[in-house]
Amino acid sequence: MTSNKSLLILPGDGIGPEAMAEVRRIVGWMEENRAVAFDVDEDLVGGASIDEHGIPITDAVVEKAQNVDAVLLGAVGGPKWDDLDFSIKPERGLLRLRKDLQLFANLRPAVCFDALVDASSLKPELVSGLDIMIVRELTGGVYFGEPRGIEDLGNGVRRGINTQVYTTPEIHRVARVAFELAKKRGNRVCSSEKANVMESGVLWREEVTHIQQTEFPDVELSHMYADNAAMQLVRAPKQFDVIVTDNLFGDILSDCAAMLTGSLGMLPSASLGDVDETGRRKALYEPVHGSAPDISGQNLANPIATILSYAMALRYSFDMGDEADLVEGAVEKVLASGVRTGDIMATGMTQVSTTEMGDAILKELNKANAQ
Ligand SMILES: NC(=O)C1=CN([C@@H]2O[C@H](COP(=O)(O)OP(=O)(O)OC[C@H]3O[C@@H](n4cnc5c(N)ncnc54)[C@H](O)[C@@H]3O)[C@@H](O)[C@H]2O)C=CC1
Ligand SMILES: CC(C)CC(=O)C(=O)O
Ligand SMILES: [Mg+2]
Repeated sequence: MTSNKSLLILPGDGIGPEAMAEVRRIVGWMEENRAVAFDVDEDLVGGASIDEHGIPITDAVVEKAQNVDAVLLGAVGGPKWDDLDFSIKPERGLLRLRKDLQLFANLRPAVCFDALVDASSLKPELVSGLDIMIVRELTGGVYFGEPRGIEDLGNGVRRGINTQVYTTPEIHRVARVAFELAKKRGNRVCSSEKANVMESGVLWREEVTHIQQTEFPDVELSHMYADNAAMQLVRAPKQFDVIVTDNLFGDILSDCAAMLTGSLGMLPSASLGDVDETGRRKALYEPVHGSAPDISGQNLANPIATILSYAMALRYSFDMGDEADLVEGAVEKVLASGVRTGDIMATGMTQVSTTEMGDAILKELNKANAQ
């Protein structure tokens, strides 16, 4: 049995720990059934870390994250911590992880499983067979730009400031990731910004074009303003193959794409850094959704986005494509059998809890492994 695969699990807050409990069972299943051992460590992030340490992530956890093959994160945030100062809010823990590990490329695949075609709010013919990849720039843009803050201008007037800023190397590296991915898929990239009103958008458009012309002339490139892209995603989503966009627009467009697949509870993501001299790339895997305070603590959450994030870790960080296929296949079979959490429930289906969804996926894994 090999045991050189290190995984740091950060369940976080709200439904994060509930969904992550199901992933832990699958990690255990892998060890028992596929002769692979993961060196698993678990720690705190977000509100859970604030409660214990007063800050949303400690230096020790960041250091652990720097040194493992992959980090798997649940979700952070919740009403309990909403009134804290911005610098120590739960979300800052996640932003720090992304920044410190330089996880600049966030891959957010939106794939509509056949069994969920009817769960989408769009007409079946619009989403059937949907497979798009949103590549979101994750360590720059308005979430990190300076200056930022809230100023008191006197006389009861205040001013909120955030700064959208991008440099050419930041645009080039994420564009390269998008073009490389497109080469293995439909060979088309749509770059999205607002070059009509933002200088940073003009730069984005010019630099993505430069990378395409000089390094990827065989990949088709188109440009689309982000507001139009949001509209096109719900009008005719299958026109897209790979979308590359900035941090803020990527955040919004990927939540929008989530509904095409039936639920935010279905969308996984991989956040990747550059390949280092040893051939390793830092990586963090997390669902696209947040901590869902409205349903947390009730065993109602759909754990599939977190489970599929683990499958992405198997594929991208551990070179375990067969095992990733097994997990994705088990999810597909469970959905085809009519087992549903509340968010993807439809008439004639069986509504199950978070734990029961985990049970059903493990059962399918056992069946597939026995074949
Ligand atoms: N990556 C992260 O950790 C993220 C954290 N957040 C944080 O999460 C908290 C809540 O944010 P919201 O805007 O409500 O977004 P959210 O993604 O947590 O929830 C939006 C809606 O989707 C539903 N939903 C989300 N995931 C689900 C799942 N797995 N199964 C079933 N239903 C699911 C929720 O019940 C809710 O109605 C905030 O503190 C926010 O900052 C939000 C987005 C990402
Ligand atoms: C830091 C996160 C809470 C922002 C977000 O919504 C996301 O990255 O999807
Ligand atoms: Mg988001």
